[in-house]
Amino acid sequence: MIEVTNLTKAYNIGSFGKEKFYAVDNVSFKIDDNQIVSLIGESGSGKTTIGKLILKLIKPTSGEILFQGKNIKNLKNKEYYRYVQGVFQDPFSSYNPIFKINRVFDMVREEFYPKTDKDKWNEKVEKVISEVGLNPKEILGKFPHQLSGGQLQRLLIARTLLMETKFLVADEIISMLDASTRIDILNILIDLKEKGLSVLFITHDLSLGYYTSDKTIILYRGSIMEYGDTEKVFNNPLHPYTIMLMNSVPTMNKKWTKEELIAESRRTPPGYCKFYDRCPLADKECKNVQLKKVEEEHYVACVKK
Ligand SMILES: Nc1ncnc2c1ncn2[C@@H]1O[C@H](COP(=O)(O)OP(=O)(O)OP(=O)(O)O)[C@@H](O)[C@H]1O
Repeated sequence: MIEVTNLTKAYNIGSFGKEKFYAVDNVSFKIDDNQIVSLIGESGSGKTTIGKLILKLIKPTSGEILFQGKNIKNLKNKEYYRYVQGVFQDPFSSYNPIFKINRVFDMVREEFYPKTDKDKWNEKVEKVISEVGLNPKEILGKFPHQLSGGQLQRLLIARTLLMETKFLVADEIISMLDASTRIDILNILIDLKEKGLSVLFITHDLSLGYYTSDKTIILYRGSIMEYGDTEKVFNNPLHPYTIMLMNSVPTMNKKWTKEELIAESRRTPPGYCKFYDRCPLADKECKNVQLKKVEEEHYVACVKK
């Protein structure tokens, strides 16, 4: 479905942009059909950047992304967005407050399916709204401010179902919702997976990742530390960073300042593991680390394992 190879996104930072900051650094992974993959990491680890790269919202510095075997840079946006869609953290920002909810669905018809008969389209809209557990009669005709965050988020998922969406980037989609609504939305994703959808589930919350996903990627400072079957990564964490995360859940929500970013980019000696300065096992061997297979469907980037 989606294959990411040696993906890198570097930004120029520092005075006169002379220094480079690697938001995503040589990342490779694969997401198969009918699979939910969690991308878990602290704030600033590069999760959203990977999501944006897959959604073609920004361009990679190097590396490539294939969708169904085709390099996405060669696919026209209109063609690509029929199949690959994103839903983000703040549902309110995705709606124009002066238009009724219906507008979001009408725009999909105008943009992607202008030849579809209006009545047929409206039937389809009602069907997808029901599929995400809402009553179309209660929802359609309302303005965004008349609905809850959870309802708006469900409608954004419904919107993706109007298209032939095969792959969804779900970036912190439940972090603004209350606890009971959260589980409902996760269950919708799991249901949709059963019907054929694949999802990159971006979160800084380990428990949400565990609940939702088949595979887990642990990201630290733009690089993958551990990757594999969710059960294996959670029940047998091997990378010192994953172990630390599971034990303590450190500053997952911290927002970095520009100065901290510059300090971050200088923190590890070139060639050394990104986790070097925090790792209890670090020593001079921790150089040129590659992801290596430790068991079936379980990979770790640590020379000590
Ligand atoms: N345009 C930019 N210029 C410079 N640095 C950037 C730019 N966009 C993102 N970054 C930096 O890249 C890093 C990765 O950002 P990203 O938003 O992908 O992190 P994240 O893991 O999604 O964090 P969060 O959980 O807070 O959303 C951050 O340190 C961020 O400050």
